[in-house]
Amino acid sequence: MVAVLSSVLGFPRVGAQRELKKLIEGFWAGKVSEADLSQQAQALRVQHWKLQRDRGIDQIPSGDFSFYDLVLDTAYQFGAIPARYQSIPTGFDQYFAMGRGLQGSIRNVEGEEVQIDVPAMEMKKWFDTNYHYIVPELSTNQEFSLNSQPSIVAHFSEAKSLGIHTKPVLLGPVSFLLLSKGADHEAAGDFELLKLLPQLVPHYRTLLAKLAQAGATWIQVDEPYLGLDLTPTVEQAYQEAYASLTQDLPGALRLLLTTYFEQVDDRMALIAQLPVHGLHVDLIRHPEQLSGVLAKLPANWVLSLGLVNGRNVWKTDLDAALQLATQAVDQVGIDRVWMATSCSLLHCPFSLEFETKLDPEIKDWLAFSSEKLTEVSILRDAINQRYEGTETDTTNPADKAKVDAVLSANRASCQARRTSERVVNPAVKERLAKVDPSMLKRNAPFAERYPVQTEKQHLPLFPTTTIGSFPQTKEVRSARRKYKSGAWSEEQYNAFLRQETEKCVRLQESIGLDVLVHGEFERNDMVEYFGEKLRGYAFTQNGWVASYGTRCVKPPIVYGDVDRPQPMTVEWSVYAQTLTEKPIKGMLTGPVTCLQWSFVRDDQPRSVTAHQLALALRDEVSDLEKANITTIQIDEPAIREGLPLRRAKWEAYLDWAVSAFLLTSSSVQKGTQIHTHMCYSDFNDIFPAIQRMDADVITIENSRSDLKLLRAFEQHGYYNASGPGLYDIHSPRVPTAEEMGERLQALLQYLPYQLVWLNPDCGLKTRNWTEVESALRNLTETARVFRQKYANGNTN
Ligand code: MET
Ligand SMILES: [Zn+2]
Repeated sequence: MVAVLSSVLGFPRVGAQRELKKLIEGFWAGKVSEADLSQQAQALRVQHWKLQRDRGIDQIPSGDFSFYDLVLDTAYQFGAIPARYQSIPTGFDQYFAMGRGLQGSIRNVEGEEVQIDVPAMEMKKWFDTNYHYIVPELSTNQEFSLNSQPSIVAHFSEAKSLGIHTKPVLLGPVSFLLLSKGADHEAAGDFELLKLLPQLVPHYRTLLAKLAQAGATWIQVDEPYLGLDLTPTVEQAYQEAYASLTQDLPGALRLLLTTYFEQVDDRMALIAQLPVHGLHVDLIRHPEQLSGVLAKLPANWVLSLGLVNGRNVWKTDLDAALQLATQAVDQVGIDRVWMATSCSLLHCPFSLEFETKLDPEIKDWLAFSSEKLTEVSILRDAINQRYEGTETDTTNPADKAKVDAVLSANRASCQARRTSERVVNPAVKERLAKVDPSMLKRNAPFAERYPVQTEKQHLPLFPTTTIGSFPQTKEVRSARRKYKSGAWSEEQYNAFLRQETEKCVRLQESIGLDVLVHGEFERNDMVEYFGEKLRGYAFTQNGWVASYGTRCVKPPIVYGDVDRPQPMTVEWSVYAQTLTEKPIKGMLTGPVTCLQWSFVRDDQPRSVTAHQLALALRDEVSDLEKANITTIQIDEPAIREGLPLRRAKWEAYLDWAVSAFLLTSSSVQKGTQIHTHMCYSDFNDIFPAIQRMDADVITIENSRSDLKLLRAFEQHGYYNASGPGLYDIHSPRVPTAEEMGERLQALLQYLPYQLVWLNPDCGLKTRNWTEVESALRNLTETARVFRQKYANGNTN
């Protein structure tokens, strides 16, 4: 039978109701036995395979299941286990220790009871998604060995025994090494890591042989790095790795080189030389790459078209997808094209069927993972029917009617979404069109603003502040639950929040901080809180996606033009200000962070959505200022995450990201002090853009690498005020005043002391009150010492 196939690159392993999360966490808590863990995980895999089969998927992935993370699994499978975990016996304990650390007593490999305390391996963002993978640690003389029973082979056989022939998914050797880091200092950089290919690839070969023996045919080899910036070293690594990988390739095997998140049309010269049998391209991110890819696709290769978005929640515009598919089929023939998801569905919630509270109009525009399966198979059927009679005749009239019905329903949904009043708000569009450069600029330069602000807020030298949140205790969370479930009235809940806020303000006063915050007790999450108050945002009940390990997040959905029906935070800041003479700092989440941590519209550029968010937040800034809150922080922790994967695209992104921040922040008087806060990443390479944001004060996380941040300050210079975090809030450890003093002293080599603030490196919501109080008392003590020391400009 000659026909187009349907294919999925990966399925959300966590389950419809986050079953896998609960199972694994139960195992960690000692409530689920190892046997149950294995057995129930298997049941979940089977369920997911059957679901995909029943929805019409031909190429169903296996090997996309993991107990923690697939990159970790790859490292584990090839025996790349860092020395510090090697005393732990092989098995779940060792595996989870690598993912999340292990403290406690275990039986070591010799069978003795020993105390162990090993930290987890490092975690990093999976390309530009919000999923975090475990970073393999490899030494220069790393040796690899293939696990005697690789789970990927076991899973393939497991599915096969049910009569489901799956497509095993492997992380390709080059991307695997490029995702890793050197375990020792000499091994930094891609060059050194790629030197390990000759040691690694033979084990991939053995694995492929085992898969062939088990009966596998197509293997999906993920090489997302193919779309990124390639150095000659990396290109050469690809050539050598794949030449070696396919030496003695078992005759039945076919390799599908799989790319996503970036375009590869400009890489086809390299790709076409690789001895594989097919290529997958992401046509969601880059539909325009199709022509270039087709032009250079080697004869006989299969082309898998990523037409259904694995990273967002919208229904696919099937007509548009079919147009691309037709272009491909016309050129290479029906037997060589697959209809596929753009990437793994890991980044997409499980199913819409559990969303009982979503507005039906909006729900009709969405497709989660399960619904996307149907889209992929409908695309297949529609294409096969189009070519029916020419090369194939596999359809019957009943099926054709069904496909037509689905296509026309899809057309109606897409059309409705384009024109719905819920989506299109002419007032917002008009306002955005009127934004002019004067709205993106403060009315005075920093040098003029800062003294006015210092005077107005009576700020001492080395002002002290915090990043916004104070402990979100059990009581706070339980109060919120009571309110949400209706057990508490709004008045009851607000009274409770006021009480917490007052406690927080009093404590800050007693500690002697200079710029206070209200504590953010009313916020569940720094994006969701704003989303709930803005028009154009929707929320799901069960729209969970994997963040890392067993942790999931539930991003809100921006579906329409965003605007702000009423003030969102003013009441809390104003209330806190009634309690104290000290300045209260208003607290907002910035436009880029709101964008990054939501599912966003695919019907307009991200930059437009960011600017709509910015306009809404600009109004909030104005309202705070009018209400006499004249220190305002606009958090942008996610600004670095939005960076495109290729450097050539960075400037364009940074331009609009900075512009969105400026639109939010620039309307204020010169005496109003704008703070911003960033954390979670190295900001060194975007330093010039951070300067362009022109915040009066930036508080920035640096606890994990003082040195790097200092180098950036040195290299690029920074001319406004800054508060590089003086201690790491992620640890319960209370830092001493001396310790913070040492850190501060080091920073002062690079920063003018008149412009330095003292603060922790992020919000305090995960800490308890005792830790917070002691740490902040030490912080104000550090400030006291340094004020004395620098009173006369003394810099010794
Ligand atoms: C992830 S950044 C957090 C900033 C926020 N204002 C807080 O303190 O929690
Ligand atoms: Zn932070």
